Amino acid sequence: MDYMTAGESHGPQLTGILTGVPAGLHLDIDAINQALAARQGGYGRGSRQKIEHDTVQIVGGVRHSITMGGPIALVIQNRDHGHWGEIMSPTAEETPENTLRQVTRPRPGHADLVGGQKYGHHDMRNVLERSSARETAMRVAVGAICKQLLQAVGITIVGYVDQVGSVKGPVVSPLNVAEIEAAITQNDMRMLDDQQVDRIHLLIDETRHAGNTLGGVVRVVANGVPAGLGSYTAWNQKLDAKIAAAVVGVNAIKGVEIGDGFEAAQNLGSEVMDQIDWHEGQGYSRLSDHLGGFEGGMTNGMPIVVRGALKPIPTLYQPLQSVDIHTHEVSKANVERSDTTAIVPASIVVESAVSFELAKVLCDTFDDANLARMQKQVADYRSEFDAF
Ligand SMILES: Cc1cc2nc3c(=O)[nH]c(=O)nc-3n(C[C@H](O)[C@H](O)[C@H](O)COP(=O)(O)O)c2cc1C
Ligand SMILES: C=C(O[C@@H]1CC(C(=O)O)=C[C@@H](OP(=O)(O)O)[C@H]1O)C(=O)O
Repeated sequence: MDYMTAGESHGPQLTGILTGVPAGLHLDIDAINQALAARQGGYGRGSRQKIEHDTVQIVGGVRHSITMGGPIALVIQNRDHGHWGEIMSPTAEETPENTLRQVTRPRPGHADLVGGQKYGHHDMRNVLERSSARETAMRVAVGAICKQLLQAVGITIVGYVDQVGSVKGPVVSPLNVAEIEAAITQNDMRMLDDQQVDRIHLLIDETRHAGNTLGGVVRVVANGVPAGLGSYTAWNQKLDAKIAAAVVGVNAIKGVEIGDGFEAAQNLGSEVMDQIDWHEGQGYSRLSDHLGGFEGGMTNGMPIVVRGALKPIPTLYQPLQSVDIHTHEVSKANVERSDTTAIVPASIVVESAVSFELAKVLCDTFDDANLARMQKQVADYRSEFDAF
């Protein structure tokens, strides 16, 4: 299983190709579109989201809503492209209008300057168009398909917001996906503690008025993951490492934790190791889940818990110092229309990134041609582990 995306933020469309999905998976297209809508939501988003209405078009690999085993091709339109005329045309000649929209004062914290230097773009629009997190819409469509494959073998997953700026969620968060889902649908911040949401709205408003931005922390929990996915036998087979890479691969994510993560480093061993238990008919479990469902780079059957730290949005309406790359004069950075925070969409994108990695390891571990066969193999595998 693998996927690739193409497309610019203000280009005609985003395109995605997801390979390796077993044949026989009945896709719930509404569920994919609901995930796309959730990614557009959350307080603190910029006005771009009023223009877009992300819906997926499936143009390959699926017939009568059922996967056929071939590459799945996906399209999401960029409605905003209509406002960019020939500036973002893949084929039209350059226009004088284009020169007016050039980005020459790179934004600190964005890909602009280094991307321009590396690819030789003196109009850094050519960098920002692809580095933009607009592309994460397609990652969510891909992740939503992966999530449906996970569901078909008894795995559920949810992503939500744990912290916005310095305002933190509850100290102890549930490990149960259904319980988390019930709580986070109570508010527009995908937070467990809806008491704090008013406070967070205020914080986002104050930050926006000051021309500043915010980051935060997102948390993803997966239940029902069979033990033994990934392997301790080689560094590049460790599933926790692959998940960490996928999470940091999301725009603006700068930190990742598995389970107690950095906090575990300051605790005693007796406070961190999850003691082992066994019950007739249920098999093995742990008395706690400090290690977030991983031992030796392998899932251990406990809930997977992953957190990601999102840095504040780099584009500031009160811009920081930059240098004009045409004149080399010190000046304020370019200002592009922007979000104040993207913590809610980030929670959906990180959930999607983890969904993909889990779906991929399932396809690598079990038969990935036919869903019914995969389901049978997963059931047998679970029984064998329980009886061990
Ligand atoms: C969902 C989402 C929305 C984002 N929106 C913006 C935005 O409006 N303006 C901006 O400057 N950065 C935004 N970012 C962050 C940039 O895309 C990101 O910081 C940039 O591509 C540089 O990559 P890096 O932060 O991973 O180093 C967003 C990130 C995410 C995940
Ligand atoms: C378009 C999306 O996010 C964009 C991500 C982004 C960036 O620099 O990452 C910059 C902004 O782009 P624009 O200037 O077009 O408003 C965001 O709106 C989206 O999430 O759908």
